[in-house]
Amino acid sequence: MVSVFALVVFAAAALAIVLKRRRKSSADVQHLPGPSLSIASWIWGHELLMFQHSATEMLTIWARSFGGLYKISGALFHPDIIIATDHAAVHHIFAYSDIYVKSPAFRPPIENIIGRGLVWAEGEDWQRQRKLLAPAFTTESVKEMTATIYESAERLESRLTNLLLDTKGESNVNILSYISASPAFRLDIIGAVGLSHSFSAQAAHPSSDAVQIHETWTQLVNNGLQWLAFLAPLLIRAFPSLTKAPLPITQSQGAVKTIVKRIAHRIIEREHAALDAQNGEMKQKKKDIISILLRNRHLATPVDRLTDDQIVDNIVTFTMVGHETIAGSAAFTLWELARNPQHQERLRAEVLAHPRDLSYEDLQKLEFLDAVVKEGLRVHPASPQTERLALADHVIPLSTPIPGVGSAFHVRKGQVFVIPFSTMNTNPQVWGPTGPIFDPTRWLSDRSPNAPALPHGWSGITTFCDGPRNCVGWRLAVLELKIILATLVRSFVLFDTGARVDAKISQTLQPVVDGRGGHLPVRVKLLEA
Ligand code: HEM
Repeated sequence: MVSVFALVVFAAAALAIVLKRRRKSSADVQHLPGPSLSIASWIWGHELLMFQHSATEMLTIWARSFGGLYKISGALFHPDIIIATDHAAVHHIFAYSDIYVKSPAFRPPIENIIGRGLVWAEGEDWQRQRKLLAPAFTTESVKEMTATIYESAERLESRLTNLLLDTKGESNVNILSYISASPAFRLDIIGAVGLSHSFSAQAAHPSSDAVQIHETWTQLVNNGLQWLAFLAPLLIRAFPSLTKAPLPITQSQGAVKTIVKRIAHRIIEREHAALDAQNGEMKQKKKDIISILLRNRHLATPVDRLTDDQIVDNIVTFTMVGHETIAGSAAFTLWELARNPQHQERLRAEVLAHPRDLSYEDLQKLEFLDAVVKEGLRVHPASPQTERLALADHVIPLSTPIPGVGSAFHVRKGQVFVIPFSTMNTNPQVWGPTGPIFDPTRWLSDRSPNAPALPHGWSGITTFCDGPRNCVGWRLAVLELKIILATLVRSFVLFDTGARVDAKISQTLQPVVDGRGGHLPVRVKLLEA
């Protein structure tokens, strides 16, 4: 009898604790401010407005009104989604990458497009892949890529020169497509430095690999601007079993992977043949991606070994993420230079004061080039937002206390967060009233931004994310951008065409002109000697 009584008391206490925790944590979400339900669609919540506007535009507008942590209503009756830009909260979410994982709506498209490589993996699988691949991106490894990147940038420069010579020295150019389609820039850099594979034998004749990938990617980007691209992830979030359904959008995502996978298999076969020719001796010291992956296949203990599929998927992953992000960032920065001739001239003067092909170390001394690259990455992050799902109840610290919540926010398991990098990177409370404007001079040593006020992340911007799952390729990205910009402003003058450019999220940040995705027109003129 006593034991039954004790059991009842114990159960009641346990229930009270559970209910208190539930009340406390759900109360925290309830206390969050957010946009009025009157502007939300009954079925699509506030997410429809986000899709209808430019990339992160609505999130930025709401953040200015509701602060660093607010909620929006989710589509298809999904529980409220929290938009986080509070610096301490975001730092915490990224620091605990085992608790806050990529959301289920986010992972199926990643799997469809680039496979189950490092970007897609979670948990121990991710840890193993990251530990294995990180050595390919240390300062030492990236420094060794400098000469190859110069070669690719110079091939890009000569293709553009040839084009302009055919058009009396100047022409309107879709600068994104030009860079993005150019095997000399996109695929050759990642191919040569990472995969020991040349995607183009001759600069003047882009390889069919590169062209095919570009065309399929462009199709994918334009599909991503359609209504179905809004719908598909929301349906998958609500009904995860739809992941494998033959939706047109998921099938078109798979097309890119199929092409790059074919190339990946070719690369592996060729590298194996080379290995056999060396009588099985592995390239012990080489730290490029393919050498690391193949060495792992032969030398690692079974527990550390990646499967053949994981090796192929990582080749696909690096081929795609390694160039789409950089092509977009380079194109948006060149477009900003076209719109801001004073910054363009200052950059050109700095670059022309130095010889071509500077060493890695000397390149770092170009202060204005560094400022231009940072500013392009700040204002136009290639990946403008990310999502995380809480796998457990947790408490998040806040930089700015919220009325009714205080300075610690109780998260419930299952909570979805959206973290808009663009919003954080341009917040006027951090960057001043010119926050959204491209102004590289803000990075110069006489007026650098106030470091403690900046978010966590490379150089105080969130473009490369933060914490253990930050961008593994950021050093390579920054070096490539510096070399591309320095090489192009040396030979060309860029002018604004006056076209109205919108920005949308379709895989990565995409310029849209007259409804056409992947379009960023700039007038380019040969620099007169
Ligand atoms: C301007 C260029 C780039 C930008 C803005 C960028 C941005 C990012 C961001 C925001 C993430 C985190 C995504 C998330 O968790 O939601 C990320 C992850 C990643 N990036 Fe980059 N990236 C760039 C270039 C590169 C390059 C050049 C490579 C490699 C060649 C690369 C490889 C990766 C990989 C593998 C991950 C996943 C890392 C992990 O989860 O451990 N990225 N990148």
